[in-house]
Amino acid sequence: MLFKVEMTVNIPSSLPSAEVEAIKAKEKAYSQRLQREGKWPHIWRVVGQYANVSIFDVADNQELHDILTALPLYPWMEISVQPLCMHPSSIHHEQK
Ligand SMILES: O=C(O)CC1=CCC(=O)O1
Repeated sequence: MLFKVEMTVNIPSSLPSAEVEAIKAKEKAYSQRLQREGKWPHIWRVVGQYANVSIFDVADNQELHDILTALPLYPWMEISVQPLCMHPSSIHHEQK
């Protein structure tokens, strides 16, 4: 199942910078592992915002929920999720 996920990060200025850097490093490693596994095929920065738009390719709602709630930055994120399905004009799913 494909999902579009938008994540906006709001880290409070009260969090010590060393802690923030450690969390960001964990976030990067976690994200890159899921990208290599094919579960997180796209991640794009939203220009001018501390936000991303991502595509997830997972088995079901529960798997996406588990992935998102395990994000190291999850406590400081606003997340919106939209399920996707095939567009009838897509050339990537054409029947021959
Ligand atoms: O920087 C972000 O958009 C938050 C984030 C999600 C995965 C990652 O590596 O950073």
